[in-house]
Amino acid sequence: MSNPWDDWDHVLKVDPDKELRDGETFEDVCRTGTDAIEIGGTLDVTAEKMTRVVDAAAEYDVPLYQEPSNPGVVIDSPALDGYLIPTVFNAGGPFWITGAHKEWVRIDDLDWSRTHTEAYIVLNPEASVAQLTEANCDLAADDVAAYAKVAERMFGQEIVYVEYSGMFGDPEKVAAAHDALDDATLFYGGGIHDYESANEMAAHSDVIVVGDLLHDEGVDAVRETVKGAKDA
Ligand SMILES: CC(C)=CCC/C(C)=C/CC/C(C)=C/CC/C(C)=C/COP(=O)(O)OP(=O)(O)O
Ligand SMILES: O=P(O)(O)OC[C@@H](O)CO
Ligand SMILES: [Mg+2]
Repeated sequence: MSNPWDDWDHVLKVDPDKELRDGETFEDVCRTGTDAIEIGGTLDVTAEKMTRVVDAAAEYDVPLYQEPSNPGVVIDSPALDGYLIPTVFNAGGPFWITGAHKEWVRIDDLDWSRTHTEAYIVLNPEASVAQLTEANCDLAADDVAAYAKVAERMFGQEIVYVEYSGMFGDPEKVAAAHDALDDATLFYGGGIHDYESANEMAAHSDVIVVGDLLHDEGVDAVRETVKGAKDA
């Protein structure tokens, strides 16, 4: 079965808790050339902030996915192409692997046809996501490769996400995850800030995810990372 992300090279992650650069609009964001927009962040996200971003991006062509950090921020909007639900394979306990998911399924009526999971391997211990989930980030390349294989082969994950949020990762570990996968799509995110860094990580993964750059530097910088991803 084919999935939309099979054709993606670049995803732009918009954090609803962060501002765009002065003078930039969601129209500009949607016209960066990115293949899809993921809306989410670890800290201080609310359903209201999510709704604001989804509504602002709704009228443009780019696919929109919500990436909720907990069940309370999930919103129901026809503008969303779907939900990308993290599960953190190297979390310190079960809550961020299956516990939050169990609560969500218990309290909500899910639209399963638009709900997909992302098997996160979190590797920057300074990132909010690592601290929140108490992730064990002390992993060698062969550990990362093994988690990727477990995700794909034992848990049927279609997306494996090597997450270095806030720092540029170790290309050797990203490549190890990539080599370990046969069919699953490898997302890489963290510290991509220009053409070169995008081009380098795009060579070791299937899809690169760019986050803070949008909020810190703006849409022109993001456009360079799209070029870097497409050229790889
Ligand atoms: C079951 C449901 C609906 C949700 C649970 C989903 C899980 C397991 C979330 C845990 C991991 C998490 C918080 C993912 C959010 C996406 C993410 C990693 C965003 C990037 O966050 P950072 O860049 O670290 O955070 P800030 O920018 O907010 O500091
Ligand atoms: O913000 P950056 O460091 O670009 O990271 C992107 C994304 O992987 C965060 O979840
Ligand atoms: Mg962030």
